[in-house]
Amino acid sequence: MHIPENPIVIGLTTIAALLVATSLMMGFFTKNQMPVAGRNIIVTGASQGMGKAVAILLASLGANVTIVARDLKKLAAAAEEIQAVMNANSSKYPDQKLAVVSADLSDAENAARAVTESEAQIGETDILWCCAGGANPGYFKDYQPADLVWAMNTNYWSAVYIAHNVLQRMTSRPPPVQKYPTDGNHQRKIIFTSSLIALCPLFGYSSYSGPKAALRALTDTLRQECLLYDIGVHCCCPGSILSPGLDNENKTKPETLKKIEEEDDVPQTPEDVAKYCLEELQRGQTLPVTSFLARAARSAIAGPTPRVGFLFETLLTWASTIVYIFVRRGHDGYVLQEKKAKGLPWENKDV
Ligand SMILES: NC(=O)C1=CN([C@@H]2O[C@H](COP(=O)(O)OP(=O)(O)OC[C@H]3O[C@@H](n4cnc5c(N)ncnc54)[C@H](OP(=O)(O)O)[C@@H]3O)[C@@H](O)[C@H]2O)C=CC1
Ligand SMILES: CCCCCCCCCCCCCCCC(=O)[C@@H](N)CO
Repeated sequence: MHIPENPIVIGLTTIAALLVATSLMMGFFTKNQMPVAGRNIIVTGASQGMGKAVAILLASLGANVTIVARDLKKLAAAAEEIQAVMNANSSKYPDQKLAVVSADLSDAENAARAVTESEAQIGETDILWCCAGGANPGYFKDYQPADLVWAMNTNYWSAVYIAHNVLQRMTSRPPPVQKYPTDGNHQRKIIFTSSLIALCPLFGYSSYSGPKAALRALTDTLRQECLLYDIGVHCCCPGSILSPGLDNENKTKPETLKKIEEEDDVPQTPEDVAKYCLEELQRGQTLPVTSFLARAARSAIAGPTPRVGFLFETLLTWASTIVYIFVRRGHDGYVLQEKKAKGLPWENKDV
């Protein structure tokens, strides 16, 4: 047998062999890791934006869905849309159930009540997908303490209290009987929604990057703990979503943050975000993202978080670490432009 000695040939052969090996290993993950037909799913923050799009997508795929938010009027409007999707499905998925629960999830008792009401109407929970959240961008020094508490309540506690309650219930009983037992891995799941901001914390999001990064850290801890119970824990990290929440936060967003986002982030529709997140979850990804840029940001900070497609992810980690030197300089550049335009605050009485 002829053994090539040319280092380029050896190098290329090695890379080709590694690629073949990873694609073979990827075969282990081709099974759908999150089938939803016939399963009971609670979606929080589902009266608008991403949460509503997630609820509609899950309904279109045959899930029983409970939508949770505070405002009853917005919930009723969303429920009408979701019910229409279920009605259109009725020949394929008969008996699909929809429940509507109004609760302020930043309160632990309300969060527990929401789960009780959901289970009374659609049955024992298979999947909890937390989408409730929101940002109030601004300058750290200008916030009132109540603004910081609001951000923590809206993003962290609104997800953690209900996840805690659902996990207590899930661990006290076996998984519900599955209606379509052969369509994939029916592991029960808790899914948080963080943000690309947790992977790349930026200027202007000081009230928000903390709670969102906390959800991501909690995911790593809980994922490991929940190996004990065969319950999956995941945390979606989308970039900007064209939602009512984004319109609202843009009213107070510092101009410099707008410039950074305009340069580095392409906003996506709630429907696309829901679809890409579900695809990543179905591949078994722990930190689903919705764009290549976000994938690069994820690879740069992944640490021990499991990643599907380890070879490509590792190469991307190396590349991102280097690219970040320039990306960060670009972002810092916008902030320094603001400094130049405004001057230092103690030298400028207008600021
Ligand atoms: N928009 C964006 O650019 C991005 C958003 N994200 C995250 O994605 C998720 C969805 O965002 P988006 O689509 O903009 O959402 P929106 O801000 O448009 O909607 C938020 C939803 O959460 C509900 N909600 C808020 N607070 C509570 C609460 N205390 N208890 C119960 N429900 C609550 C709201 O209903 P109600 O007010 O009636 O309670 C509403 O249904 C959020 O977690 C957000 O942080 C991540 C990346 C980018
Ligand atoms: C090599 C890697 C490069 C990575 C660059 C990353 C650039 C980051 C752009 C951040 C955009 C912010 C999106 C989320 C905003 C959000 O969560 C709020 N709007 C919530 O409502």
